[in-house]
Amino acid sequence: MELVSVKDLTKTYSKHNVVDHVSFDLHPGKCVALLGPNGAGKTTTLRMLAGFIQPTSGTISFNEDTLSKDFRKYVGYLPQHPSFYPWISGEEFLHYAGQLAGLTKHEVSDRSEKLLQLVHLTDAGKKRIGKYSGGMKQRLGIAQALIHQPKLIMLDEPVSSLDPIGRREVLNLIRELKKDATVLFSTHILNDAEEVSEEILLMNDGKLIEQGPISEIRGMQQTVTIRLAFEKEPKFIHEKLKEIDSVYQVTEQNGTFDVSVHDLNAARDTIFSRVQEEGWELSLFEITSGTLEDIFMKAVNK
Ligand SMILES: Nc1ncnc2c1ncn2[C@@H]1O[C@H](COP(=O)(O)OP(=O)(O)OP(=O)(O)O)[C@@H](O)[C@H]1O
Repeated sequence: MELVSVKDLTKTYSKHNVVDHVSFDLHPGKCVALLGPNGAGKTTTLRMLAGFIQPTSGTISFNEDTLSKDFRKYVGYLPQHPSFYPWISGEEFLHYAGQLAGLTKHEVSDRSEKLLQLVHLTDAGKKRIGKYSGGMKQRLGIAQALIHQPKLIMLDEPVSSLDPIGRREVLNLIRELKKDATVLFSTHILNDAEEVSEEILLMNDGKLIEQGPISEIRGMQQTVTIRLAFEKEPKFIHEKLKEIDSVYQVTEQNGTFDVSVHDLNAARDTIFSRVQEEGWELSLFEITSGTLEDIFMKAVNK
């Protein structure tokens, strides 16, 4: 049974639906990536789920407590740009967050200790936050979001501002989190989504345009990329490949072209007839199944 059910969620600013009749369910113990380009409506969706802003219309219901409208106790949230007091320690910050969440003194110190351990900050717990790296701050932010043991933890772009080491630390932590909670995190970095989540919600221009397990979406979309290289690169080849029916994206790196197509058979036939007609000399023709990026581009272009 689902943990959270979102139905027809809509947020309107200046007559524009920045979140537009979005419906989805979140299931316990899953990690779900909320994907979408800038301005798609990801943050606004998360903020409505966290109870920070009210939807214009639509409903959010937590299975445990369908009667209550205040579901903040079930939700932990890490904003995209968390702010910290640099002069207090990580441990003091967690104590403060625990008090705000209404925990008893005993609960506050017990939870803080466990969470510092979980986010690998036990040794740094007494250090001032001003001395923390970006990755350490982000992990502390995640600990703060977990202080009241929420069922759903939401992280808004948790790794986009981090260097590769910080990114790795936080992604590893996200993997740990899903043992105890449902994780919903927004990102526009497709590799990260692929690495830690089982399901995706793909938003564009306020609408949910794709949702479900990554493996199913891959199957449904049948996204395919044809990789091509030429003995001698024909003139205007990039443009010519783009003009082929059913091709929706062409990228090039070091003379190798990745041609993403909706319909493999049609695209392959056209490419081979152009090879004959125009004398293109192929040195590579390879078919690969679509990456999440192909799925993303295809869905957004549609
Ligand atoms: N308080 C607000 N008032 C007016 N418009 C807003 C407000 N908050 C968000 N928007 C608009 O809603 C749209 C969606 O914004 P949102 O921040 O949810 O997108 P996002 O997918 O999180 O993008 P990003 O990756 O850039 O953070 C944007 O066009 C934004 O300008």
